[in-house]
Amino acid sequence: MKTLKGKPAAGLHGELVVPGDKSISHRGIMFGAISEGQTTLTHFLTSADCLSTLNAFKQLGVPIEREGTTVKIQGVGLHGLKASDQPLDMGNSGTTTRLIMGLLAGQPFDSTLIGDASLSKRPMKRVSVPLAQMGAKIDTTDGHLPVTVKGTKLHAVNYQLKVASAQVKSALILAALQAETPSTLIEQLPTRDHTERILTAFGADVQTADDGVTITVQPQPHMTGQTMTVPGDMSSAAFFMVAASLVPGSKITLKDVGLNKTRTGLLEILQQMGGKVTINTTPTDGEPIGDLIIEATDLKPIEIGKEQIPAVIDELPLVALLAAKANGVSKVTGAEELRVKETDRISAIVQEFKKLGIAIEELPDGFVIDGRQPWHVTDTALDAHDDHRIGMVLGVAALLVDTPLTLKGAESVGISYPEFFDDLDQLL
Ligand SMILES: O=C(O)C1=C[C@@H](OP(=O)(O)O)[C@@H](O)[C@H](O)C1
Ligand SMILES: C=C(OP(=O)(O)O)C(=O)O
Repeated sequence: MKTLKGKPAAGLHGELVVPGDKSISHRGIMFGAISEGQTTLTHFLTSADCLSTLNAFKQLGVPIEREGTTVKIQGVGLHGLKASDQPLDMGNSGTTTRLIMGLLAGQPFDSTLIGDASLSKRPMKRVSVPLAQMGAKIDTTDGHLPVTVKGTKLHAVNYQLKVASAQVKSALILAALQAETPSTLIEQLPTRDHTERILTAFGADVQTADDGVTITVQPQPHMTGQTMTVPGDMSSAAFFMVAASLVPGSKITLKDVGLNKTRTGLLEILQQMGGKVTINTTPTDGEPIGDLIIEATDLKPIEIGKEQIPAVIDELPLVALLAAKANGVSKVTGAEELRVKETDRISAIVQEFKKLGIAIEELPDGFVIDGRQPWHVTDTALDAHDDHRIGMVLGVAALLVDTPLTLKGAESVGISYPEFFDDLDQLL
């Protein structure tokens, strides 16, 4: 049980470099592994999820060395992976599981994937069903982990995605790389495009049409290892952006944050709510980055629907917190995907926010929050629901109340941001 820090006397102040992006760190390892030559990643995220990816690829015979946040991968090429005699442990990571399924489906050996209790409840048919259309032989356990992937020859596909999911899209792209002819994938809505960008940088031919949702993947590329600095994770920076916006008197600077348009939903929402944000972009060859200066201010309510969800999917618990302090009623809909994350994030937010006396109403696909109602704590024992993002949002919420609060499951922050509470302390 962790005791959370309460209201800071003078707000949040100072400068912070947040850890590397989780989505990009996973992909750096995976795409480095299936390229030829060395890939060097700097500012790699050393959280539990990314270490699940790193260890899985070591088990698949890829030489990988890590010193702090620098990782060197000796790529074995698309056809150089080796069978693991032990099951591959995906830990808590949905991204590792779903992307690796697409890759292993086309390899000439079989693999077994296992994961922790939370991951073992998450849906895997969204990947195994479309992969089956490419010839993949994947057995799930009632649609969940453990999963057995019987490696086989894959063929191209023309597939319209059923969910707006970058993980499903990326799994299909990795399978399509191993087919004999080009594949076409059509997304429901544009989702994070790190797979397309990074594979292209490594030498693959993955093109998105002007409509933003049609992706063509050319097969059998020879990819070459690269040197890549992982940008700061927008999804981690978001906790401090919201804390600094809400705690009176705050002004902070977040350095070198990833500003890929498919990830900046929270930044745009904060701006629409009247947030005080200055963005100083830095020119780069790869993923866009910049510094963010955030100051506290009063916020307006907001309505968010389906189209806006993919770019803010992991930050929606923080949108709820912004809404809980805005001067009106806010509504989020079209976010049913939140129910199949590390926990049911809609239900977890509603349960925990009610303990703080926040006026929140649960919807099947989102929530309605009246920020005008003053908070009054009715239960001081908060619960992270074994979900890193719920734990961190509650750590930020605690800065807005006078009553001392405790948090069960605070260690779950190690999944994406092990130093979260230390970094927060630095700004207090
Ligand atoms: O591709 C990725 O790196 C991710 C995609 C998203 O999941 P979905 O693809 O399930 O929406 C996101 O929630 C997850 O944290 C990371
Ligand atoms: C949902 C998340 O990750 P994953 O799907 O990789 O477990 C997350 O980081 O919020």
